[in-house]
Amino acid sequence: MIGYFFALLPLYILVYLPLRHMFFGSPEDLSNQNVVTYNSSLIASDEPLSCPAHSYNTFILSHEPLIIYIEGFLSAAESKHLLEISEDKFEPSTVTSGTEEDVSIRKDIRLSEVAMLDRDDVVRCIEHRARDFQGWRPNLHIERLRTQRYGTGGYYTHHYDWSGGSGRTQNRVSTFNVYVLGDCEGGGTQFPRISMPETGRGRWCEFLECKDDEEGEEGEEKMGVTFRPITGNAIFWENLGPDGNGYEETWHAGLPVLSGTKVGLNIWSWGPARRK
Ligand SMILES: O=C(O)CCC(=O)C(=O)O
Ligand SMILES: [Fe+2]
Repeated sequence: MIGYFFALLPLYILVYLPLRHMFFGSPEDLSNQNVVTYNSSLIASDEPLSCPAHSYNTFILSHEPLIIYIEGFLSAAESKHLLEISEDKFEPSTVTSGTEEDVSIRKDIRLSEVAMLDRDDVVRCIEHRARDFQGWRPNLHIERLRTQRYGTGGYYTHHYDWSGGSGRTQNRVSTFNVYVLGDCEGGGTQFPRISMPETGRGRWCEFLECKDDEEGEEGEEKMGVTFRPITGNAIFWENLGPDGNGYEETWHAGLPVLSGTKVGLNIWSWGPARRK
């Protein structure tokens, strides 16, 4: 009996232990199952991956709520790939009042098309990047990635990405609004309740709409920022404060595209509504 044990021990160590996750899922997978049941479009994206090195620059726009501008979040090849895999999947965008049953097309609120992306290696590496960016925050799950295309006249009126309602245990804790294609006039992403940074120095006027004719008094706070849709760049923001309440300052809109095409990529991370 003891002889069998020692004979099988190397098999256990060399074969079973390294491969056990293939059969039973990793501990992380198991802990995710609750979340997957809760909403079937939630996915974990922390499987081991070999992803190309990324090279983006980050600029903090606001600390509370945290808003970070990311230059070069996607490479040119990634943007091109996302456009290609989206092309035959676009469907009219819908809005929801919170429940999965109550989904409708409302062109007065949102005029665009959405494509749910298949999780190929490029997509999985983008999910992975989004998790890394957030410091491997525990219990964070990336919602299935989707692109959103606006033609001339397309828009998305002001809204929050988080859902209200008391007693929510899970919510969209953060958003990456990534510009996959910014081949358009107009179509900026506007946050009317965020104050404009000082633009006298630095690079903000490359990324934000800066109106020269609206120079305020020195030190006067100007409310509202509009991000220009620049291919490959992204805005990251946190939707919830530490107490789990949604930030009212994250109220935002995709302004009308005056001409051309804009394609965005939504990366929403779900997590516990309250941070411990
Ligand atoms: O297209 C934009 O600029 C904003 C998109 C957006 O807010 C959303 O899809 O939730
Ligand atoms: Fe949004």
